[in-house]
Amino acid sequence: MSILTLNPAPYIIIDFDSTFTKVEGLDELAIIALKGHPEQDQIVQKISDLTNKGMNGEMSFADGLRQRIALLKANRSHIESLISFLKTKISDSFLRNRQFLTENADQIYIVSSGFKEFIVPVATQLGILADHVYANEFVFDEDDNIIGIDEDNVLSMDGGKMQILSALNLPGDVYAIGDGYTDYELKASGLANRFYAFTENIERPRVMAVAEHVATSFDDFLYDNKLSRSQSYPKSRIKVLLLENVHPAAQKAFQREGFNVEFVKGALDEDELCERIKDVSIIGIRSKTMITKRVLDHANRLMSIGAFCIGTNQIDLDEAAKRGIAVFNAPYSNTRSVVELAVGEMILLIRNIVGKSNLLHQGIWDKSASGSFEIRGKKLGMVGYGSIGTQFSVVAEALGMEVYFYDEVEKLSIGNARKLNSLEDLLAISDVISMHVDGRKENTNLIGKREFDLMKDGVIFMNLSRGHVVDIHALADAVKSGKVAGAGVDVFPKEPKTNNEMFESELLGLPNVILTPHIGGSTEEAQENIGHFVPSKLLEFMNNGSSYGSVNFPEVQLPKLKDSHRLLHIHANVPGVLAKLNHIFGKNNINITGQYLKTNEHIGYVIVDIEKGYTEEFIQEVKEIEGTIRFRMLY
Ligand SMILES: NC(=O)C1=CN([C@@H]2O[C@H](COP(=O)(O)OP(=O)(O)OC[C@H]3O[C@@H](n4cnc5c(N)ncnc54)[C@H](O)[C@@H]3O)[C@@H](O)[C@H]2O)C=CC1
Ligand SMILES: O=C(O)C(=O)COP(=O)(O)O
Repeated sequence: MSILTLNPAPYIIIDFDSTFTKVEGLDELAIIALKGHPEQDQIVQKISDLTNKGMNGEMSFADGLRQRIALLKANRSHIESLISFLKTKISDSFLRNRQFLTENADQIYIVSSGFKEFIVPVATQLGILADHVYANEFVFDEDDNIIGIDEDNVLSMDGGKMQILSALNLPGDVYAIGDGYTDYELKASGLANRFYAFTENIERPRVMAVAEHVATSFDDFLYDNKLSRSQSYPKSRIKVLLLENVHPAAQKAFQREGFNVEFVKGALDEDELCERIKDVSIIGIRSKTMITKRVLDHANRLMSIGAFCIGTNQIDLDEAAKRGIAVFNAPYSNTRSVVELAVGEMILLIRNIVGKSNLLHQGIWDKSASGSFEIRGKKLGMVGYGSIGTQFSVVAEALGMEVYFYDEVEKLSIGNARKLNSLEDLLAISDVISMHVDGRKENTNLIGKREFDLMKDGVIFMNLSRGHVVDIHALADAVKSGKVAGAGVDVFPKEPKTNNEMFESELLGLPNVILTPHIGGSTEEAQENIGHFVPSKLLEFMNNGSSYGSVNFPEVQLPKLKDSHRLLHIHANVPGVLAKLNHIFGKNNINITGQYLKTNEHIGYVIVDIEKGYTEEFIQEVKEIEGTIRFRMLY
C-alpha cells in the first residue's frame, strides 16, 4: 500500500528579478533614481530594453549589465527606496509558500544577476538565508553614488550563474526556477537536473520554447514535485473566464488567490463559448451569455458558474447540476438600482416628460398640463412580488401610491400593498403596471395582445425584468393605438452582445417610450457589490467546498478546514451511494472528523473531513463508486 506522502525537497535555485519578485530590480531602481530627470522615460526604456535582451538571451548578459549600470544615476538612498518597494512586489506564490521556504531554507538558493544590496533584505523576509543569496554587488564612490559593479564577482560575467552552481557542488537533485535564458543555461549545462520556466510574472517565449518544464507559479512547481505547499492544487492551473465586463474587483479577487484569469468585455455566442470554455474551471457571466446544454457539453473542466447579476434564466441550471457544476448569483445586489430606475421612469412617463424634453431640444416650448399626472393616489400594479417587487412597493407607497401585486406564489404583503388573485384583476385595476417576474421559459409572452386589451386605456407600462416576458409587437401596437400612454422598457427579446452592435426594435421612435439598454442593474454601486459578492461565493466553493447560496446545488455551509483533509464527493442522487462510501471508509480504517450530506432532485453532495495518512488506493476506490459525478480533495 502506498501512503499518500510528500517528497523531500531537492536543491532549489531561484532567480530573483521577475521570478521571486514581480519586477526587474534595476529597472525599478532607474525609475526611482531618475525621478524628475527630463529624460527619465527614455533612459528607463533603454534600461528596460537592455534587461529584456539579456533575459531573452539576445545579447551578452555581461555587456548589457554594464550598459545598464552606466545609464543609472543612482545612489545608496535610492536603494533604500527600492528595497521598500520590492518588499511589496514579492510574487504572490512565493508569499503564499513562506512556510516551505523557511522549513527548507538549507536547500534553497537565490542565484541572480541582480544585486545583493537589494536582494538580501527582500529575500530574507521569506526565510531565505542571507548566505544562500548569490548576486552582484555595486561599487560606490565616497559620496555613495553607484559607479560600477564588483568586477571580481563571477555573476557580472557571462556564464556566471553556471560558475556559481558548479562551485556550490550540491550533493543531490538541483532544480532551477527562473524567467530568463541564463536560468535555462543551468539545465543546458547539466548543472541542474531540471529547469522550470517561471511564468507567473512574465512569459518569455524564447525561454519557454527551450524549457522542458513550465511553472505558472511556485505552487505549480511544488505540486509538480509533490512538495508541501499552501494550495492542494495550484490555482495558477485553474482557469477563470470572466465575460461581459464584470467589475474589476472580481478579476482582482481571483488574481489575488493566484488563479489564471481571462477577462472579456462583451458576451460570447454559443459557438464562441463552446470553443472558449474548454479547460475553464470557473466562468463568470452576466445576463447575456447563454450557458446551454451544448456549451456545458464542451465544458470539460467546469466546476462553477457565477452569474454576476440576479437572473439565472440564461443558464441551464439542471444540466449544470447533473454535471456537478454549482451556480451562484447575486440575488440582492442590484435590487435597489432597478427600483430607483423604475420609480424615475414611472414619474417621467406619467408626466409625458420624454416628448416634452425632445420637443424642447428642437426649440419648441410646449407648456401645458394636458396628459400630465401626479403618481400620488394612482394604482401601481406589480406583476411578480419578489425582491424587486417588494422593494418597489415600499418606495411607491412612500410616494403616495396604492400598490397592488400579483404573484403566482403565495406572498405576504409588505406595508399596505394589496394582493390580487389573478393577473387579469391586476391588469384591469392598475394605472401603472410594472413587470418584475423572473425569466423562466414559461413566462415567455406573459404579456401579449390579450393582456394589453385587458388594461385600462392610457395605462403606463414598464418592463425591467426580461425581454421575452412581453410580446414586443403587441406592446408597439398598444402604444400606437394609445392604449398604453407611456412605456419604459429596459430589456428586449434580442439584445446586442456588446456596445459595438446596433440595436433594432419595433419600439424605436414611438412617442413617450423610454428605452434603456438593459441598465436596470448597471450602477457603480451594484456592480461593485456584485464584483465582490459573487467571487466570494465561488471562492468559498472552490477553496472550502461550501455551496451556500447556490441556485442549483444542494446547499451546505461548511466550517473552515483545520488539520484535516476534506473529501468532496458529488454523485447522482441514486440510493446507496452513502452506504458505499461509508463501507470504503470502514474498510480503509479512515478516521472521520466531520461529515455532511445534502441532496436535491438531481445530485447528492457528500463532504467528509478525514485525518491525513490515507492511501492512493482509498482515493481510487472512492472515485470508482458507481454514480460518482465529480470528486475532489481539499487540504
Ligand atoms: N433590468 C435589469 O437590469 C434587471 C432585471 N432583473 C430581472 O428581474 C427579475 C426579478 O428579480 P427579483 O425580484 O430579484 O426576483 P425574485 O425571484 O425575487 O422575484 C420574482 C417573483 O416573480 C414571481 N413570478 C414568476 N413568474 C410569475 C408569473 N408568471 N406570474 C406571477 N408571478 C411570477 C415569483 O414567484 C417571484 O416572487 C430577475 O429575475 C431578473 O430577470 C433583475 C435585476 C436587474
Ligand atoms: O441582474 C439581472 O438579472 C439583470 O438583468 C442585470 O443584468 P446585467 O448584469 O446588467 O447583464
